[in-house]
Amino acid sequence: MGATNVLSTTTSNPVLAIVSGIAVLLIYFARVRYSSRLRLIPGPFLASISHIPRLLSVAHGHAHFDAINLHRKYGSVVRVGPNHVAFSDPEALSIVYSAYFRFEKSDFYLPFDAKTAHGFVPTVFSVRSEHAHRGIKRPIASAYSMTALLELEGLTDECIAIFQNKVEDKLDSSEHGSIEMNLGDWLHWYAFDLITSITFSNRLGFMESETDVEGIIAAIEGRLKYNATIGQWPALHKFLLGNNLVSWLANFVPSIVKMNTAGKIVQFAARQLKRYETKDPEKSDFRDMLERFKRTKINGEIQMTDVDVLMGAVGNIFAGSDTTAISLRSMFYYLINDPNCMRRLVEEVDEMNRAGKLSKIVTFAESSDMPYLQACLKEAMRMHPAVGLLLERIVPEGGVTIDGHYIPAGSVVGANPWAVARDRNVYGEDADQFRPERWLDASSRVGMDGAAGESARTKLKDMERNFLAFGMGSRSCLGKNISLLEMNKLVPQMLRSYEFRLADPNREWDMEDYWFVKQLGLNCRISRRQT
Ligand code: HEM
Repeated sequence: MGATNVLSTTTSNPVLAIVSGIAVLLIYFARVRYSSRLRLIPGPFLASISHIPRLLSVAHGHAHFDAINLHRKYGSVVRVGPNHVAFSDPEALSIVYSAYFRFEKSDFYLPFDAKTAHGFVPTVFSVRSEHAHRGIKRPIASAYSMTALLELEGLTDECIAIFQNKVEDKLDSSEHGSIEMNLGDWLHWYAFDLITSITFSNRLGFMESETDVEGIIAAIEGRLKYNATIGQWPALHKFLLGNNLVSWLANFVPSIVKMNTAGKIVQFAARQLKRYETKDPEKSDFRDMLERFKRTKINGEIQMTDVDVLMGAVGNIFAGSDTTAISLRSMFYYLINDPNCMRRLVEEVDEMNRAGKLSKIVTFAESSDMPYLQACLKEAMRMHPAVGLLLERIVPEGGVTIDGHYIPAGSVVGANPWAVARDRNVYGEDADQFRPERWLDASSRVGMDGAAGESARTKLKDMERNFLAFGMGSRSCLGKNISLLEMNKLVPQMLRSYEFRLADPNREWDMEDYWFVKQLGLNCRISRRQT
């Protein structure tokens, strides 16, 4: 029978058409599932034939828990998509994320490109090519060094003073000597005021106004929902909000307009940049990060165009507030829920205070001298990494072998910071428990002699390697020092003066994972400490 005959028979017979359709689909799925060189990698069947299960897991906002459960069920290497492999093996982390082996970012990052008048432009965070990444990062990297940031410590102090004054005012006017505060929102406002202050010398007044100024927090949240979900199947992006016409039409659909905010975020940054237009970079009295970006010269040449500077600002706005707020929320939440850890940390702060070693606003240098604080911060970020999706990379020429599984070039591999942080092989059976002492115990044993010392060093190395809260390697977090500065100062400053409890101890907080794993509802009761 000729091809035309088959076609005319199937179209005239609906049952035959359906059966043929199903057969074609089954053949297609069987090909995707079994002809791939990933076929021997364990994982859920549906995930191996389609992007949809991964997309749904992200769309529901619980991909971080799904990642932990998948690794606990299938092991350290799991096929999570037709061409996607998730891993949690510590050895592989230092291969996949090392600058040396050149695993470039995947198209997951495509929807994160910034939307400008000239089209979509990759940022230092979203750019895929390693070569292009080096070009973007080189002129801005020094502005993120701790030395450069410590020169801006005074701006952090201003934000802390505003936060504390607000708490004081509220306590003064409260009848019971305590106040209920949505600490989750306040930490976000603190982080946003701080990032706008150190990026472009313009604290926007989130804390003063107690609102989401210009709706920028909601704009980022909406866009992240889109990016995280569509990033699971990035080929769809050009037919959705990556397409100008669809993006324009989306403005008329209320449920989508909240996600159609890529332009709004860039315009927000562009408005801040306008303030610099009349300024000569050589003479400016601004002492912020943008000013440093603008002044960067390599071989005597100014490096950054206006678009580059704008992208730097967008990067800070997009990446710089949610992340720190999430980590701070985690810190307060776990401390409040563990009175022993809270007591030990408060004692450490009080001891420094009594010895006259704390300034009016705790400095970064002072907090760096508090080992238990450091262990708590690290443990809070281990328990709740700010990012909760795979940090996707493309396997380069030659492929890679992870924990005995060969993965060919062109596959997408990645580790989810949540899954590696809860790996019981690395952190022990209590990996799900907040226990800051694990870091102090592990470090205290590394100096031991012989086999015990050797095993302690290996254990600590694995623990450090699996701590992916700030990512790893050439694409690790540029803003880590900013957030360390913010957190190290705020936490002891607050614990020195106030007591924190949950407003409703029986209520668990909710979380949603749209790239950032945001906590919802950290209502606290705050009172002055009786000292
Ligand atoms: C506790 C706070 C923070 C956490 C947990 C965090 C986490 C991360 C992670 C996991 C990555 C790697 C993402 C990947 O591999 O795809 C990353 C990259 C990045 N982060 Fe952060 N971040 C934090 C704060 C900040 C701040 C305050 C800024 C800027 C002001 C910032 C800017 C960036 C940038 C620009 C990148 C991309 C770096 C590159 O590709 O070269 N982050 N961050």
